[in-house]
Amino acid sequence: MSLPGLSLPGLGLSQPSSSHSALGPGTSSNSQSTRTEELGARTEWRFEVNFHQQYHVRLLSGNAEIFGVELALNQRYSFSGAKGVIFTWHGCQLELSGDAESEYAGLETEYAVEWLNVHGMLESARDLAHGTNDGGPRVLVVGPESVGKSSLVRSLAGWSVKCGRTPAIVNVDPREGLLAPPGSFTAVTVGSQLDVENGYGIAPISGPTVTPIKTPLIYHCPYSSPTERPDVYKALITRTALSVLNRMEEDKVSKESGLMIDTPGLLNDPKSNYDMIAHLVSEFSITLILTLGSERLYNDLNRRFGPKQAASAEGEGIPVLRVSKPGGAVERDAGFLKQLANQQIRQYFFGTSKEPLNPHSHICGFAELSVYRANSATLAAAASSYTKDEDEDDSPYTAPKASADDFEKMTPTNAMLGRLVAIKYCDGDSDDFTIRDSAVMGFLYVSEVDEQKKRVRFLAPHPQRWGDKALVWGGCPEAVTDLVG
Ligand SMILES: Nc1ncnc2c1ncn2[C@@H]1O[C@H](COP(=O)(O)OP(=O)(O)OP(=O)(O)O)[C@@H](O)[C@H]1O
Repeated sequence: MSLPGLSLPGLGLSQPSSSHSALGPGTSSNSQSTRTEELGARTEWRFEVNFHQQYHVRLLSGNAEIFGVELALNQRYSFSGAKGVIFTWHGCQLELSGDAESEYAGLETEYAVEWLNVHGMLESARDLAHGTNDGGPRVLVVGPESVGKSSLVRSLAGWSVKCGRTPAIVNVDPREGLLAPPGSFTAVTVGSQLDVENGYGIAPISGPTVTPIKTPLIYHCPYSSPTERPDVYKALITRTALSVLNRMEEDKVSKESGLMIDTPGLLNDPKSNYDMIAHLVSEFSITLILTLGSERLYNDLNRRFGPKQAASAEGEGIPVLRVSKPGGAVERDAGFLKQLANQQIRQYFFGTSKEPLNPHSHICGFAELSVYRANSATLAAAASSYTKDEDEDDSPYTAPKASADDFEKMTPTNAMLGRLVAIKYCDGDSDDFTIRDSAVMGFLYVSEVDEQKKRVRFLAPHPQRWGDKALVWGGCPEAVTDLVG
């Protein structure tokens, strides 16, 4: 079974606006007019742009960056559906136009210096790893929701690429895709600068792009929360870790650059004794834990994994650091996250205005398809499929066998309308275990189901068919009703 290779990406984000220093937080810009903004050293321009607005930024002088990615002089960047920040270390002048819900200059930016220090520390660890077989830092970033975890990972990735590194970035938050639609775990090696406007950009899995090639390794996680099916979530972490670490063994430069894992806020769960975090630590052989936004989380993890534990049965212990949350990090409500998911799905098939893609329509008879529905479960049911004693907490984890009802083979129905379906790298008659652990070849969108004529119309990124592969769908992402007219 071949897997898509890990490769290199890009990154990006948002934008702000206007004339003289601070408009107050919450101030919205409404103008089509162009305005300029002078920012002093170590100042940031924060902005929130909804999905119906367009906001444009041009760097007129000085230098500025968005999450570790430098803006080019005189290049116009456009943003829609973004909450973001432009940071300048030495001061800059920005030209802003378009609309934003809010925009203002933020002066409390000590966090950025701290983040840069973390980057320096990771660089030292990479230098130390040079010429040894130890590999570079393997960093786990954890914290509650909306505290800046993804922003930290992006910034560290952006800065390390500038230093010529090629770290692997792993996303285990299925609500937010990274180079893939939501409902995915992704791993990608970042070897070229990230994309300012489109985050990590569009994966070639969805079509050709003009930005540098990024070939992510994708696993399908059709559950929006790790608590929905913790057994499956853990098995997917195990599978992803195996693939990523094996792949890094084949590439010395990448191994030396290390990896960074972005996690969902729901892993911050003292009630489970941070069970899922412990699983990630053990599967990825984590060497550094960065916590944001919760003192308790820092203390709990430091007590459990920190170096003082070295004297006990925990080996040498793992440094746990508390990193500042950026003052500007904002909560994204359910409505915003839903629109973000829709935007990611739309981009997967149609690209962006700068990199448009042409999806293809496929009509398939029911008999040609092997469709599986990933079954959900209540917490209680999931817990009964995976239990362990407290003493077992740090024992090596063995992926639980997929249960017979993890994936239910089904005849296509109208319930699939508007859903994404993952094409797995496994045959249509594979067992549950193989279906669960197989990587994703690509995604299809179900645009029509004709139960009478027994056929389904799919939207696909590529013209060629997928043969007799297992097609899997589940609760995440939610149906998108307006992708095609
Ligand atoms: N300094 C900042 N100024 C303004 N906005 C920011 C800043 N830092 C981060 N943000 C924005 O705040 C939002 C939340 O940040 P981010 O996604 O990094 O948090 P997270 O902890 O990864 O969230 P989640 O738990 O939902 O995955 C994002 O939209 C991000 O662009």
